[in-house]
Amino acid sequence: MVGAHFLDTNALPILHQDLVGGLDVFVDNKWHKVRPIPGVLVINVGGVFAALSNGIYSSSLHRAVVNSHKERRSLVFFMCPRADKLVKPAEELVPTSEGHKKVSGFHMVRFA
Ligand SMILES: O=C(O)CCC(=O)C(=O)O
Ligand SMILES: [Fe+2]
Repeated sequence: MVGAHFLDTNALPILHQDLVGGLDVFVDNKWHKVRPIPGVLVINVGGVFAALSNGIYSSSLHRAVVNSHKERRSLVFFMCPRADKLVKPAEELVPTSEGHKKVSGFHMVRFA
């Protein structure tokens, strides 16, 4: 059974999944299994990091798939800027020509 699809909004979510697995990531128009490796954490790119990098990195679509045989557990650590903080790309990553500016600043409250 396929659970929710996620495009994380925060910066760099840190995820630990158990050895049952079930985390998939959508790359090149296909779902790929993220194979669980003992002691290894998965770091996703969230919307805040994508914005800070001015779109050099983009948030990856991922999902959790569960099965009817074995319970699956995952633990995710999210870290978000305060709602009143302006999230915007580092100046040195913003092209000087306005026409090429990809990401404008936003407040986290936009995601609430
Ligand atoms: O359950 C999982 O492994 C994925 C959870 C996740 O990525 C999320 O909650 O944003
Ligand atoms: Fe996620």
